[in-house]
Amino acid sequence: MAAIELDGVTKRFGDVTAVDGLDLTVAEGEVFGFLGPNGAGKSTTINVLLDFVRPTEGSVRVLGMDPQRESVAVRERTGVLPEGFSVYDRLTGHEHLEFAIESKDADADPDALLERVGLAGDGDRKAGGYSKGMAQRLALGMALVGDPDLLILDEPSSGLDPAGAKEMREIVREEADRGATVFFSSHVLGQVEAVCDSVGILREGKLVARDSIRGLREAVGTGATLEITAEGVTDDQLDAVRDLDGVDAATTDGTVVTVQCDPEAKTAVIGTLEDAGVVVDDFATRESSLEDLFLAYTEGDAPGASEAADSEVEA
Ligand SMILES: Nc1ncnc2c1ncn2[C@@H]1O[C@H](COP(=O)(O)OP(=O)(O)OP(=O)(O)O)[C@@H](O)[C@H]1O
Repeated sequence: MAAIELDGVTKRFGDVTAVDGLDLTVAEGEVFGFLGPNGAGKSTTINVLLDFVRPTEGSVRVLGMDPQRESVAVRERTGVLPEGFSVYDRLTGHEHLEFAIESKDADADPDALLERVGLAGDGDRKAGGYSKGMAQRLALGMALVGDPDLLILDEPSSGLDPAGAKEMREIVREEADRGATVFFSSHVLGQVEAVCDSVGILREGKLVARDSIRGLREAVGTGATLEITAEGVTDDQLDAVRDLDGVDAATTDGTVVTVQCDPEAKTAVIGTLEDAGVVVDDFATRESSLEDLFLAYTEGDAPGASEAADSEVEA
């Protein structure tokens, strides 16, 4: 059984299509990174999984259940760290956990959870005085209550310092080792890279890539990023570059043109720009990172993106 199954899910808010025909399956026990830029539809998808919003079209199954008809059962078996979690100022960290334990009717020890998320010495303080990172740790502790089968973490590392982000990743791995499925949403690829088995990249409500980290790495391994210093390159000139064989994406910020391409295509890229009248001041090549690939899928024009998504989703 899949832990999460979305089939043709669309969510519209008036004229805005937040999620657009999304097909996505996350296997039981998978640590899945759900990536996409701001406004891509990640939080809306999560809200659909938890029945906080109802899809306009499509069907959803979570842990084999229909969240619309069995929302209580789904939420009992799911631990959620919501985006922008805010604490109850006048309750202590300990009381937050007691509250979470009671609402889930779970048998858990608040002190052990505080210890686990690095708040052992701060449990008796009012959470209103917590720093952003401490509040985020508390939210993670609350999500862990009752050993959920599914953990949904929306931007879990927001507000955490590097040590906190590392501890959070360790906890995610421990949860996965226990058999939990983890659905980890972020717009920062580096955060998911260290912890996720696989990722899906959402862009404008659509899944543009679904692959293992290794698969993405291999895709990146064959490519390079070319950075060309050239002022005022137009859309037409960029389109001419995008049409070249071996070019995955081409973008510009007005002064630097960034092109993801096969190493062999580099000369053609520069030649095409120069033929179109562009004055190339300088250029440099660097190995593509996963971050570049993410940008290619989310901002650029990566033609392989939708093909990759289709083949993985169907597999
Ligand atoms: N309740 C709502 N009413 C109207 N529009 C909404 C609502 N919720 C989300 N949207 C719109 O849907 C789109 C997707 O938003 P969503 O919050 O799902 O994106 P996201 O990927 O989680 O972004 P971020 O990384 O910024 O949190 C955006 O255009 C947003 O403005």
